[in-house]
Amino acid sequence: MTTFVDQITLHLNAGNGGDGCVSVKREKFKPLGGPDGGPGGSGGDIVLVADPNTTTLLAYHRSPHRRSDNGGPGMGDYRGGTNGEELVLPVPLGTVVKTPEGEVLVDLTQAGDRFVAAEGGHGGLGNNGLANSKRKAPGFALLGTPGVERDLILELKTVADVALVGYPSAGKSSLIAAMSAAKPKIADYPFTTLHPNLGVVDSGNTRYTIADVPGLIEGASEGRGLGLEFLRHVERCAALLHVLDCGTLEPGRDPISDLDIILGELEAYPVPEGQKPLTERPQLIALNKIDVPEARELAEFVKADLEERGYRVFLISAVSREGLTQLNYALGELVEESRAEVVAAIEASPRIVLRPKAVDRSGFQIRVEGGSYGNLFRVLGEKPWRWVQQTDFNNDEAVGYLADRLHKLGVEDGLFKAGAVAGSTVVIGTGDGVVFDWEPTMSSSAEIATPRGTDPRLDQLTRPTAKQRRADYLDRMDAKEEARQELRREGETGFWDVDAEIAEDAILADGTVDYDDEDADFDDDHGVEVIQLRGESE
Ligand SMILES: Nc1nc2c(ncn2[C@@H]2O[C@H](COP(=O)(O)OP(=O)(O)OP(=O)(O)O)[C@@H](O)[C@H]2O)c(=O)[nH]1
Ligand SMILES: [Mg+2]
Repeated sequence: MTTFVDQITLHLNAGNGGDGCVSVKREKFKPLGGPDGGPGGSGGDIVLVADPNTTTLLAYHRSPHRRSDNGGPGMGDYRGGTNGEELVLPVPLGTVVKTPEGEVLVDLTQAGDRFVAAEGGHGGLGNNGLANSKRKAPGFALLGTPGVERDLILELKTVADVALVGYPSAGKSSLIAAMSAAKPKIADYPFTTLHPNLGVVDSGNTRYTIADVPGLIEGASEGRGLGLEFLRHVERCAALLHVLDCGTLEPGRDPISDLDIILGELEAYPVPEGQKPLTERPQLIALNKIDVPEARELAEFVKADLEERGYRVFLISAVSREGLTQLNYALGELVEESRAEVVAAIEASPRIVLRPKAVDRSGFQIRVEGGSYGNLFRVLGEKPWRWVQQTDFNNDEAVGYLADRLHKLGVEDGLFKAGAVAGSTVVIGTGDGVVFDWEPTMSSSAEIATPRGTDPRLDQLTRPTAKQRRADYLDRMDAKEEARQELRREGETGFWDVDAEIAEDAILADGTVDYDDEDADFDDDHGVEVIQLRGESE
């Protein structure tokens, strides 16, 4: 018997985004040709795809750690990094994907259904992508964000055509062994079967699968015995075969009351939305163990009663194989009918596209957490967290850019409102996150005056227009003229050598004189500093 793995934990690690590149274009005669660092590539996603050719989760049981490619780093000359390749993991139809906490994320039931199980990281922008009219040459780039790292539970509910249901030791495992090549454990104590066994049966042109699942007892739908485990497997079967034990010597048990108890449990089991309640699925009854004379008598006795209730009833023996051919034939017919029904239903219903649950990517939250060192302000949100991950904290420009982004989103305002003051501890992200001592650098409402991320080298290249230069020149000349006249007036009072002209360089733009100017000559003749003549045309 092949191992039947029906629940595994996957450890996924999607590829990281590549870092953006910082680069300045260099050409002959154009040493500072502008920022040309390209963006990093995105990390590969990890995608689960429902594949009819995959029948078990065994491959993931053996190697549960899966990782997709990282994105490549950006490069100079505007070249982007390579994107990491998507990793496709084929899973059997009927695979249910859950979080470790048990939340069902998706149910992959139709061939080709895709589910992005772990998203690759974003590539960071290069300095070319970060440049704008105000920030001409960013000296930084964004880092790639890490790919999603998560554990997922994959559960394969037995997808068999027929489920064998019945009390422990009714002979379910014996029956699947007699009808198929499956070799389940058989013993005369209850709960011999702990895991479902699948068997493949041929009936004429029809091939179908039967699942032998653990025995069911009263209270199974509340989890008694292996109840819920059992019913979870039955959930995916199209038809049910009740195996009733006619040879039991246990007091208080007979085929009719066994059936009623089992029907009660099936009734009480909550099937997921969109699925038929278990008791509404096609059902047949097999009265087992008729090789024992007392059992045959009992079986013949209850047969009419059961038929009166609308069931097709078969007297069988898993040991002597009596009645198995007719049972097999009837099951084959039933399976054909239900398959036709399913095909019709699929054709009638529009194809459902499965997407991961949308995350709110827009805003942020501030949570105030008390602690032994005073309040801690935690900033939660997809954007702030991604931005922090994109920041190279060794680069002041990059840190400044982060501060601007947070400010624009309103995080600073939020922190003010939450009661944060200079020096408060601010954590961005969950858990350890990234910790800051908060410095509210910008007033809470003022627009950011000068964008950060400017390269002083490129600033020199931003020349004033001719008109501006002319206006500046005239301003300067006016100021100089005024200063000259002032000195002349003072010279007339005897302090100054009237002919002395003030060294050009010593007159400051605002018209005052800079006595510390090294180029200017000072004369001590009158006991005061006198500025010696220096021709303007010199
Ligand atoms: N005489 C006789 N004994 C049978 C027949 N079918 C099964 N048995 C016996 O009944 C006992 C239980 O059989 P299993 O096939 O293990 O029963 P089960 O329903 O799978 O039981 P669980 O797995 O515990 O739920 C075994 O000792 C079998 O040999 C039958 O047709 N005739
Ligand atoms: Mg069994």
